[in-house]
Amino acid sequence: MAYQKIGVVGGGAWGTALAQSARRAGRDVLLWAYELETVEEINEHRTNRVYLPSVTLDRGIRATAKTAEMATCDLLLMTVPTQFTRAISAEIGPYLKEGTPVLACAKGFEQETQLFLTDVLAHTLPSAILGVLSGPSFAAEVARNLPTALTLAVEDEALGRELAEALGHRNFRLYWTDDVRGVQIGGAVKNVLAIAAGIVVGRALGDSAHAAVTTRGFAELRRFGVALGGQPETLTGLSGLGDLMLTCSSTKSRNMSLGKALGKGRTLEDVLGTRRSVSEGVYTAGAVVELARKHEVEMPICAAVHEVLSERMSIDAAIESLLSRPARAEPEPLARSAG
Ligand SMILES: NC(=O)c1ccc[n+]([C@@H]2O[C@H](COP(=O)([O-])OP(=O)(O)OC[C@H]3O[C@@H](n4cnc5c(N)ncnc54)[C@H](O)[C@@H]3O)[C@@H](O)[C@H]2O)c1
Ligand SMILES: O=P(O)(O)OC[C@H](O)CO
Repeated sequence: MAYQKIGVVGGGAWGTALAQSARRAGRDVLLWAYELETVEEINEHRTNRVYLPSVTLDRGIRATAKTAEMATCDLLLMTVPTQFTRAISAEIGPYLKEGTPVLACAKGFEQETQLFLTDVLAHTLPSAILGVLSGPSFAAEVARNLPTALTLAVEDEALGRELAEALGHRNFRLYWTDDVRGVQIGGAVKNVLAIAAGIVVGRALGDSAHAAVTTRGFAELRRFGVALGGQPETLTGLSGLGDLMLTCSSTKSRNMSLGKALGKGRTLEDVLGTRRSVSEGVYTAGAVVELARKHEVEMPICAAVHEVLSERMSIDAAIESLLSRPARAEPEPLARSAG
């Protein structure tokens, strides 16, 4: 098998679940974790209690604290949260073999630069073949081997099929595409929209309001995605609409539950202070709003979330701003960016 040794970069919930899944696919797995205690716990006890509790890990998963060792792998899955991806991948870059496939598995845009993750990785891992793995998937469910379907994107479709075959198995179905940008757009924007959906739930605005914010949120995601070069079919696929549906509808989502807590009146600082896990929408909202401004795409829900997270607007004022927008026609043509 060409891609026998899989390197998982990141020992959070997602990296640990992907490591477990890769073992089910029959691959050898080396996992890099940031915290030395996570490395030791995985190697000695086969658990990762902080990030993925209640899961016994396969004996074939070996953990390491040395980033350079990851360059010995045939394929890398980058799972560290988006804002740490540049620093960690830069440590691996000098050692990586020419042409090693590297899949971005985190979701979001780099806060400072508004870059897509594959654009960040193009700087730090110039010798890699870059792609994306994204879609509706809770780590705890993947770790339990519950059926899940995701999208794997690389420009070369033949390689996409090979990688999907190397990582996929009965309960981890991978669909491939060449739309590397489109797949990243869904994963990044849905987290911001899930915060909005959570606020609706926390404020007890009702199921109809929840459906409205999810659907109008999807209209924003689609407009933004097309303006930034994604294919419309990708935006309605697993990595777009699919992940939006999952994340907006379940309190298992960190982003949705964070929005719910805000809606109930807790402060952002208070919610983040009680979590070690990442809620990517908090860090990506500003980049989405800035990219939308540059590309002249109107995204009122994402903008309202950003205002609330930045504490420039109260939740009540944000709700009022959305409800008082002028009525307009539906559906809207895809090419149009205003909305
Ligand atoms: N958890 C899921 O269900 C899931 C599913 C699909 C995609 N993702 C995406 O995967 C990415 C990682 O999420 P997660 O759930 O694995 O994370 P997590 O919330 O479980 O853990 C946080 C991670 O951040 C790491 N970390 C903390 N400080 C760091 C630093 N300074 N440098 C490097 N790493 C540091 C920790 O070691 C840990 O691995 C996110 O972009 C998330 O959106 C998560
Ligand atoms: O818990 P969340 O909100 O980070 O969502 C996890 C995954 O991205 C769902 O596909």
